[in-house]
Order: sequence, then structure tokens, then C-alpha cells
Amino acid sequence: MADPLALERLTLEPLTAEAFAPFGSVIQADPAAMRLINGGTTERYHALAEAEAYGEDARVILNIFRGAPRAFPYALTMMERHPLGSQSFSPLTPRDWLVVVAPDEDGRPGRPRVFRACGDQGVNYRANVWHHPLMAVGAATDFLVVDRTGAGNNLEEFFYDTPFLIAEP
Ligand SMILES: NC(=O)N[C@@H](O)C(=O)O
Ligand code: NI
Repeated sequence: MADPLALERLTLEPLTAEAFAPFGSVIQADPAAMRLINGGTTERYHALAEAEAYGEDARVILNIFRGAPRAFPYALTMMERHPLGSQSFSPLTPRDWLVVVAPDEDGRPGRPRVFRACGDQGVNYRANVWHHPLMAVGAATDFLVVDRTGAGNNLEEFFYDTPFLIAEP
């Protein structure tokens, strides 16, 4: 890695629905979304996010990603996006993890924003939102992932000229 001290350090922000709104939705048991069902035996947290799937033969699928923990300090060199569909990540083990997104600036990602997600928080990236691939922290962690399959290329990657630094999770 280049000298970590020479890289631009990214600060961590707490993950909130408001802060994340430009990029998608936070998936967590929000009391405002709760309705009682099944005779009052179940709390339904309704429509926390919407899956998007565009293009030929597009289908929404459910997956499990087992993310290995990232090592820190971490040099963030790239971002990606999925133009044909959304992608959500919800931890199946309640362990904190990192969510990294960036605004689009003329077809390339701008400065990344790093959110610290709690173990009871997931996110749904809207289609075509720049994000970094899954960043598990501390131990291998399983995530339920809802995203799109079908025809066409659904992955666009971008590599920064100079990495950014995430010093610690
Ligand atoms: N490649 C893949 O399915 N995973 C990435 O899209 C990711 O965001 O982790
Ligand atoms: Ni992705």
C-alpha cells in the first residue's frame, strides 16, 4: 500500500435513513413502518425498500454473501455500480459493518462517503448507485442480498487515480 499517511482519510458517519437517502434505503425495524399482522403476533416492518430489476429477462433474486472481514488500514481504490438493478445487503449476524457510497459526477464516482452500519441495519442501493463491494468487519459475516439477474452487463467498475484511506472501522 502507498504510505497510508499520504492518502486522503475518509471519516466514518453513522448510518441513518436521512443521510443515506440520496443513495437508497436503510433496512431496519423502523417503528414508523411497523404494522401488526397475524392476529397481533407479528410486527411487519412494511416496504422498507423496493427492489429494482431492469432490462431483458430481468429477475429479482435472493442470495447469501459470506463476506470475509476487511483488513485496516484499508486503501479504497475502486467503486462499482449496477445499472440494471438495485442491490440490498442485510446482515444475518448482528455485527457492525461498513457501507461506502459516492455521488455520481459525470459518470464517475465522486468522493466516497463511509457509513458505519450497526448489526441490525441493512441497506438497499438503488440501481446505478456507486458503492464499494461488501465490507464485513471483524469476522466473516453472512448477508442476505437481494439483487438482479438477467441478460446484459449489470456491473460497472471505476478505479480512482489515487486511493482513499479508511484508517479503521
Ligand atoms: N459482485 C457482487 O455480486 N457483489 C458486489 O456487487 C457487491 O456490492 O458486493
Ligand atoms: Ni454491488
